[in-house]
Amino acid sequence: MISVEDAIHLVKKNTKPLLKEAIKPVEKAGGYILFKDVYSPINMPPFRQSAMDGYALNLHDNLSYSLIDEVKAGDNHQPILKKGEAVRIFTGAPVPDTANAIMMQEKVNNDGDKITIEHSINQETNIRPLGEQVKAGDIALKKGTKLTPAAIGYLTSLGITTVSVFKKPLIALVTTGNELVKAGQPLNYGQIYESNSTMLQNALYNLKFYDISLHKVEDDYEKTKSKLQTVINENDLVIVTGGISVGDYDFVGKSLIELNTENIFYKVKQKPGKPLFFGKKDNTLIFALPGNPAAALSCFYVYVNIALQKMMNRDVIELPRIKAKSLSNFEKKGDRPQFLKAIYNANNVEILEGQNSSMLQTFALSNALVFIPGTVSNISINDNVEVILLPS
Ligand SMILES: Nc1nc2c(c(=O)[nH]1)N[C@H]1C(S)=C(S)[C@@H](COP(=O)(O)OP(=O)(O)OC[C@H]3O[C@@H](n4cnc5c(N)ncnc54)[C@H](O)[C@@H]3O)O[C@H]1N2
Ligand code: MOO
Repeated sequence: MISVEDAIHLVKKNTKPLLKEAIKPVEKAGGYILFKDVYSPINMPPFRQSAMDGYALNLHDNLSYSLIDEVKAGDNHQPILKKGEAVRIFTGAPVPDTANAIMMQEKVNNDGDKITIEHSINQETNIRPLGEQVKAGDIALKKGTKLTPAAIGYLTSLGITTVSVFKKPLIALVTTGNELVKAGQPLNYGQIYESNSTMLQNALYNLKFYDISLHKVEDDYEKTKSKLQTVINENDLVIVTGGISVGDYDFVGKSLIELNTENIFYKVKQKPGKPLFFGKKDNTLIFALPGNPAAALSCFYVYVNIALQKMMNRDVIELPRIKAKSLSNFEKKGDRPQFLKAIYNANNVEILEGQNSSMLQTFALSNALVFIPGTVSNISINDNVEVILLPS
């Protein structure tokens, strides 16, 4: 059995960034990182564009102009303005080549076919130059840029529909257990509703991992082995829950040995989540999490999250850890370090009742885990404790 610190170190050491390319539709590329520089196919704006509702002018040394035409957004005609002539124009409309400034309408008196501007203006006032944001053929966004909503909008504004991004891992979630029934179906004696898959799927969605397949396997050695072989071949990351302890019907460990998976660690000195397995086969990482739902989620946040962030080549790979004042007393039994479900608020943290690893009710109320080292046995109110903040 290894320590929490050694287990975290081994996850970091054995996870390599997934430096693979994926082509994504722009609208589905939010949160991804650009794999290559993106070049702009067009000038943006693609024409000299009016920034105001007002009048496009061919400037002369006088404040009055004759009004000859109108151009609104989407029009594609080119009125020809002589010096001293103006056209009515609106925001977003193409500015005629022969106009050299726009006066906003609030500063113009209109007498029908004559207008008078309140003061003189400089050339190119209120005109967005052709290619002001980016010129055709120039780099629009550099490799390594994270695609925020603004970046997605910007690429779309250039007419780009697909982008090359760093691939996110293909993830398989495998739940094991004869007792598991899908929510919505009747529950017979001895059965429980399967909840680890929806819970972990949502934890992954929350971290913006979407390429997830769900698999269910009974407590059967051959079926477990065959399912694990398939998902290991087809995915970058496999997360199994249940069947990893020492019972006669726990077949995950035996199957992983039989499949020649490299065992990086099995069993961590911690509560919950003692029977945690981490291994590797070729380029696929495998976590076998304990079946108890709260243990599975705790291990997901403390260990699987690190592997996910490292696969994405991110700088920050662990959840934030801070110190806070305990609002609770807590007596820890045994010498295993413990991760406790808790509510953190403004430098204070409340350790909740009901820490059993089968209980999701407490986890559902938590926004943090308090980490109690093995050497500490009692927490008193006002003690300073270490808090891991969970993703919101
Ligand atoms: N003799 C020992 N028994 C156990 C030990 C031990 O050291 N010696 N460790 C205990 C600890 S700690 C844990 S945690 C569990 C882990 O066991 P498994 O990983 O083999 O998990 P299962 O036995 O399959 O399930 C445990 C528990 O969780 C429920 N479960 C499983 N999968 C799901 C799911 N997808 N959705 C909802 N609930 C699920 C399952 O019904 C069990 O109640 O082992 C202890 N035993
Ligand atoms: O790890 Mo088990 O999760 O302690 O119940």
